[in-house]
Amino acid sequence: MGVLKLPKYVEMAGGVAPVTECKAGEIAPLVILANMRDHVVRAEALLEDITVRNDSVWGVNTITGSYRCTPVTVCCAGIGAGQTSNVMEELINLGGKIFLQIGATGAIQENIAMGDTVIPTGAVRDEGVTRYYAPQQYPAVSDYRVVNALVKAARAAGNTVHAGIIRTTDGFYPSQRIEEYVKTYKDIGVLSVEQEVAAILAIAACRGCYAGASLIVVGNLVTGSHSWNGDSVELVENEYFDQIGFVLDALVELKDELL
Ligand SMILES: O=P(O)(O)O[C@H]1O[C@H](CO)[C@@H](O)[C@H]1O
Ligand SMILES: O=c1cc[nH]c(=O)[nH]1
Repeated sequence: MGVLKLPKYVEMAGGVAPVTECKAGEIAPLVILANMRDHVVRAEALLEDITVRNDSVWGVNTITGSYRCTPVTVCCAGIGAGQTSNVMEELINLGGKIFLQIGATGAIQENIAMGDTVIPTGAVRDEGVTRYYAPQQYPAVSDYRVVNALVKAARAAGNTVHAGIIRTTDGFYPSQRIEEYVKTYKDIGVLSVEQEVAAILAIAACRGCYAGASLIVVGNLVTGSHSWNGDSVELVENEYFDQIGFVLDALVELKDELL
């Protein structure tokens, strides 16, 4: 059987990456990843000198500007580990080095309240894409300096913080909402579930980059409370967005420490 000679990265005319539609010179080493387009729009208000604004046909939105005189990229990949892998690959190829995710999560411990912040130290790789990066025994962990910076910044902003292991799944519905899985992971101390972090942590580590995440608790799968049921909607909406401020602060601190 012959070996196929495939390029590592696909490039369109003008050196444009197909999923993000970004090209060389447009991506800062410091990157915030989000899953809601509104977060990119709202992040614009916190940045100065926006030089890049790309809305790709695949629904990925990217801006690059500066925060505290430091270039920063904010990118919305949409939901899921698979598309997050596509986006991270392109951003790493274009110079991204530290990736901090701002997102939401569903708690599976009773003591974690709506509006609290979860900072993952690691994530159960219960998604499909990272098997192509590393054997299943490979852990998805955050760099300890990234965890420290995020915990410090989140606490300084007045948040109740839980740092620990979370679980990443491909799907939102059956994969997270089967009682026996919730119980299994709850009993071994997993804090919460979401859909991207294991991929972000493992891909960054495999590619010589750094990553971490700050997740706002929007529901609790054990107690049954959820912002979508009308519980704590305002609290969750505000804190969901407010994360951007302290995550930007952590990102700029990490630049001096890691790059
Ligand atoms: O708010 P975000 O970051 O999207 O986080 C969570 O909420 C979305 C729906 O499950 C998934 O993307 C999950 O990871
Ligand atoms: O329950 C939840 C809440 C947010 N995000 C998830 O993936 N699950």
